[in-house]
Amino acid sequence: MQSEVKSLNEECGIFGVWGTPDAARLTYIGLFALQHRGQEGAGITVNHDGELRTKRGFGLLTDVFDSPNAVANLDGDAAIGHVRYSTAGSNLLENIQPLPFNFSDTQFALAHNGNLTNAISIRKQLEDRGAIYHSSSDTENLMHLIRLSQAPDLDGQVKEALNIIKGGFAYLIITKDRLYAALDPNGFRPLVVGQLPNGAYVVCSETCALDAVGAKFKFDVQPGQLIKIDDTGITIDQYTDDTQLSICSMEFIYFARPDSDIYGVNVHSARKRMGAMLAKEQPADADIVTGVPNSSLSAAMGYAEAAGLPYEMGLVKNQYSARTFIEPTQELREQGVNMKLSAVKGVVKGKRVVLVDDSIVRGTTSRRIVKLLKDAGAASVHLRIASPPLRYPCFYGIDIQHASELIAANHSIEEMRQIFDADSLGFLSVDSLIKAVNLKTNAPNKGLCVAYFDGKYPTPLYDYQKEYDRDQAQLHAAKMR
Ligand SMILES: O=P(O)(O)OC[C@H]1O[C@H](OP(=O)(O)OP(=O)(O)O)[C@H](O)[C@@H]1O
Ligand SMILES: NC(=O)CC[C@H](N)C(=O)O
Ligand SMILES: [Mg+2]
Repeated sequence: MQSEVKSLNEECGIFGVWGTPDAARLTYIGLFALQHRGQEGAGITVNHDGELRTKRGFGLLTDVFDSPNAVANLDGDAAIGHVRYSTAGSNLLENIQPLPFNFSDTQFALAHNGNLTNAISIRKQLEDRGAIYHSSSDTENLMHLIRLSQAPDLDGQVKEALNIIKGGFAYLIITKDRLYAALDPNGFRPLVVGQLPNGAYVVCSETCALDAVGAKFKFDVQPGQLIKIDDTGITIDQYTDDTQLSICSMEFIYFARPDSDIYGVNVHSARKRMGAMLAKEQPADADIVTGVPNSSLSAAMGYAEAAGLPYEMGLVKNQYSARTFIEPTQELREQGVNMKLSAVKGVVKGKRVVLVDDSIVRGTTSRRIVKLLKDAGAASVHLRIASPPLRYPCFYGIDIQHASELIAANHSIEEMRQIFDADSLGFLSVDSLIKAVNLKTNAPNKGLCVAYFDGKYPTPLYDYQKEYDRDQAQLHAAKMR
């Protein structure tokens, strides 16, 4: 299988719709627009006259639903779907979502984007009391907690369960007669509600999926909200008021699609502003500016515009490099970058190039792209990164859980410059990142989580705290040597 190097593992994408005849087909179209958020597995659960049916499998949406009949067979007027990149529990069929649950009296299915920080301890407690888990995914915990709740009705049970889990979560829950959508108290992950021309409501990770199905944007789900959609319409409730927006800044930097809007901010425009601010903070003596397809193109355009330099296509990406999964070894990762990117000699030969990428994780891409441009005859390569150095892991849904994997956690900027063989290297500051996104909120960091850059996590780390402390101590000891 050909691989694309995904240095930052993406997260998951979720989509749900209630009250329209072709629910599974719409969910397929919506998930297709969210495919960039997860390529390990995909699935759809449909509600057919109150009965839930699930189809899920490994790979891309087009691998799982590989014929027109595969979607047509899922007949029903409500559905939820998921594209997965695992953060907890490995790439096993039982972990691919939606997770279906059949009880003697009812059925549920869950789809989740994010990562729970107390999943291990909840599971331990419940298993000690006799619970039997179906999967090794963190997502499943919510189902057990809903069933164990003593609240008098399902709304109350769901609210009680949501108050026990911690970390990052945008959840969709489908039952025989309703669809719930819930967002964690920090709103780490984006989640939006839209409406189809026939009145049916849609809930999904990004607005690009609303556009894909022809739904009109209604609102961004807010931290701590529980939305219920059923045949009577939509109800907006809070399961907790103890909330503070800190949406993942990597959504704006890299994850989300440029045509999506998050809390009213267009992702492409935010990236352009990051590039423009980078040009002011980290100018370079150069002839042209080029981006690294795909995710840094917006930032490169912003850099070029602000620096008054021509924006050029110095690198091209092979369109056929399939998005599958991150390769496990460094050798395979490097091979992947070689297959994916190549330099346009006629453009870069003899030129002083500003090379803009959106982020550096392990440094595999940077090492390779500087060499590609130099081999193609670039006179000099000034590497500019439209985000701050990634030095701390994330526990809310991005799969970088150890600082040892992050090149910026282990090396100074000058050391990295030497490793990449760049003529100069500069990063965006955290302040400029926050200004570039410019969310309209009074929350700290203007509503952004920037913990990967400054190590200040907006919540306790629960089950991850010990491991995090150990990692940091090891890193510190290695630096002292
Ligand atoms: O330092 P590294 O470990 O190489 O990771 C950083 C690179 O990974 C991401 O791109 P990615 O290849 O995931 O995909 P893209 O085509 O969406 O930019 C990011 O945009 C950087 O280019
Ligand atoms: N990337 C995600 O959002 C993953 C969701 C969930 N934690 C899983 O591993 O399946
Ligand atoms: Mg990239």
